[in-house]
Amino acid sequence: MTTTENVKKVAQVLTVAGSDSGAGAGIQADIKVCAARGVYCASVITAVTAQNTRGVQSVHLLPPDFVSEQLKSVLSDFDFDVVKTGMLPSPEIVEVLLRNLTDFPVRALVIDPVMVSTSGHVLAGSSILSIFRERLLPIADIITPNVKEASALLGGIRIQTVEDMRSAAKSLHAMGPRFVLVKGGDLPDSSESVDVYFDGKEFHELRSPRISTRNTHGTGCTLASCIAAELAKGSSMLSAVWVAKRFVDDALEYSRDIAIGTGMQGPFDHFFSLKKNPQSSRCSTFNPDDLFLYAVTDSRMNKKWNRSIVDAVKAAIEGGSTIIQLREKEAETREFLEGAKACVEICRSNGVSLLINDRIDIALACDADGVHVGQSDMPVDLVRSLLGPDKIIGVSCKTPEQAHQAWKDGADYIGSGGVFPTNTKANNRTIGLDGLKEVCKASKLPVVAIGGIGISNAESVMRIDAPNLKGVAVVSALFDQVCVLTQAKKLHKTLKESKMEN
Ligand SMILES: Cc1ncc(COP(=O)(O)OP(=O)(O)O)c(N)n1
Ligand SMILES: Cc1ncsc1CCOP(=O)(O)O
Ligand SMILES: [Mg+2]
Repeated sequence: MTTTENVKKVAQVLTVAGSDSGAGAGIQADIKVCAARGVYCASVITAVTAQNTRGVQSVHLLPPDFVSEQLKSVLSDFDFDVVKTGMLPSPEIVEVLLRNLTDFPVRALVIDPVMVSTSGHVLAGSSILSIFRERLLPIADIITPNVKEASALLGGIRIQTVEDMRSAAKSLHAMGPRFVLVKGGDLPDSSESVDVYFDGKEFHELRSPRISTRNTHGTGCTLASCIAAELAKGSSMLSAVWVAKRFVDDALEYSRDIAIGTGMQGPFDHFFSLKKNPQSSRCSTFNPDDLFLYAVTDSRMNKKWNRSIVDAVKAAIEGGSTIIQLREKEAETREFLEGAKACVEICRSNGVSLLINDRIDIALACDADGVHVGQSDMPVDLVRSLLGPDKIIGVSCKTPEQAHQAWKDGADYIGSGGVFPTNTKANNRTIGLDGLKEVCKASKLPVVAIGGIGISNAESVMRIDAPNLKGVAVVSALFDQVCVLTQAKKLHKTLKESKMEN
């Protein structure tokens, strides 16, 4: 018994899915994802499968009445934020689920319409299609079919291109779910994994480099459960989807070479973030390519041009910026925090990381993706211990020694400059292109160049012969301008052209 005082609400998900004896997918994957994302997960088992990394050997459906008993037990007791479904192998089981959801309404419903295992075994046949279309999809908040499942739900249409995925998403949306995510992992001939998200008005293409690994068993369950976990914590739908996509990519990347089982489809490690060490094998959600066009805001410039921080960030992202830093030297704490929270939401909805300059307290309070600190700010090792292994930490370095220390202390990247003279930062020593080269050469971390960089000289920066120089960070070239969007687009184009020439 608890009293209502001092009760701590825990985000809770219920998964209604099949058991995978190999523990890569199904109920086992769902529970691991939720645990990794800090969310409690209860489980109602619809079927027990005998499966391993070679495939599915056998499936045993639980009697619908017993599925119903399980649903009643947990739905009458727990206060779920989200119900997520996976393998629903028969119309009778869907029927008992629908009945229980009527008796115990839930706040959000995530439907992963599992039909075929990664190894090709049918987990739910065509008999469930009509009840899915007519009764389950209309009450879903989001459905997450892969192309084969989307095709089956739409009567067997061909889905072979991103354009096909868009029209499939639209047709599925017309069946009633609030949001649709069609996963393109199975599309042929692509170096990218492209998922199409549709909210009834707008499409978003969620792209990430395809990770080459045998350990992909359970990616669909993981993605859907991660969406459910993020929704349970209060995320908006698009940001939950982006977080989930990144989570899957990071888990696959970390687990690229692990060897579990002898078959063709290995499981991956959902707890990769617990296993990082601060120096070498730390594997964060950080992608060094995100440093390509790094937009750093400036409170004075926004004031001068009568622009809110939110409008500045939106325009920078629309123009192609790949990472954002809020550098609000003059903002009051309360105002900074409010702006930062709004920017976190915008950035998450666009799959762009947001860092905070100097202010670890603001970064923690708004749950930013990380911070950027200089040599006279809080030391990186202390920042790392405060922010934990998952956050991105950048540090300013003008010398090879500082670059070495940054790596030892557990930073993710280095900002090096001022490369050219700048009016944006007072009394800042210019290191020139030669100084930048020296830092890049000494650095084990990716580097972004900063200081006096704009459309006219970005190419000269990107041309220095340093594979770890990933991009440029700019303040005035974007924000001390009439139109942030136009300048960001131009700079993005210049950077892309110089990258292609290299
Ligand atoms: C990407 C990037 N690189 C360097 C800096 C400079 O940081 P710092 O040295 O702490 O100076 P201030 O920005 O705090 O004036 C940066 N902000 N971003
Ligand atoms: C923050 C900072 N750190 C080194 S130079 C610099 C200012 C960069 O601003 P700008 O892009 O306007 O030259
Ligand atoms: Mg600083």
